[in-house]
Amino acid sequence: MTDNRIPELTPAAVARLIDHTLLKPEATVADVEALVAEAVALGTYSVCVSPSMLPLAVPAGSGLKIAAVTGFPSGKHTSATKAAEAAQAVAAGADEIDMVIDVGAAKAHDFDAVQADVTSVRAAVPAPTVLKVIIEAAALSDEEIVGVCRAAVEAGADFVKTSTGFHPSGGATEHAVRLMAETVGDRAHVKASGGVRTLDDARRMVAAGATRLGVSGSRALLGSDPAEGAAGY
Ligand SMILES: O=C[C@H](O)COP(=O)(O)O
Repeated sequence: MTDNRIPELTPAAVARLIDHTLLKPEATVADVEALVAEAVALGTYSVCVSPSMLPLAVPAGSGLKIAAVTGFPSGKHTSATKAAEAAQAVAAGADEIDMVIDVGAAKAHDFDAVQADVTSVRAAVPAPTVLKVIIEAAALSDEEIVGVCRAAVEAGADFVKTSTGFHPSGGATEHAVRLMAETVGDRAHVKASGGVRTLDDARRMVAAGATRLGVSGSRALLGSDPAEGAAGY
């Protein structure tokens, strides 16, 4: 059923919010090339890949952005390692960096450590590189979500992002997205990622405050609204 709260979000509009994502360890160069081609065909905002897959050949004039992850998926890397990995990715063509926090620091309520970690990466990849901070929200309490979101914006993050999509606790929820959006206010954006499978999932995340979506199954998602038909996808 189409979400009537946000009827303007057509499949094409949702596509423009998507980081079309391939982060599986077994991804090949051919898989990533296919990801890029599919992203251009679907009209997604970007592709999101592992840094070892860079540089990517993006069709001229497509406008497709390139995002790369750092400290992925555990976040249990040193800040220096995350910063170096991020800088290498930007040198190899990344427009955006999605870094994973040390979730253990968040669980210990050591939000100063989270802020220092993000500050290190931000220093290595200053604007105009877009920095997203993955907080693994499903593993955190509300208090912890608020603490890490505050730390991320203090450190200069452009986005807070719900999930890696690889954590056993799960992915994005409307509750987490809403809490994150309320916490960061107009200082940062929210990316919902992990388990966003249908157009209605996407619309609910946007209604909760997300302005970007991380999705591996973008083709299936964009064709999932019976009211819209196949929508050209
Ligand atoms: O950051 C993006 C996630 O890895 C995508 O998660 P997903 O495979 O559940 O769509």
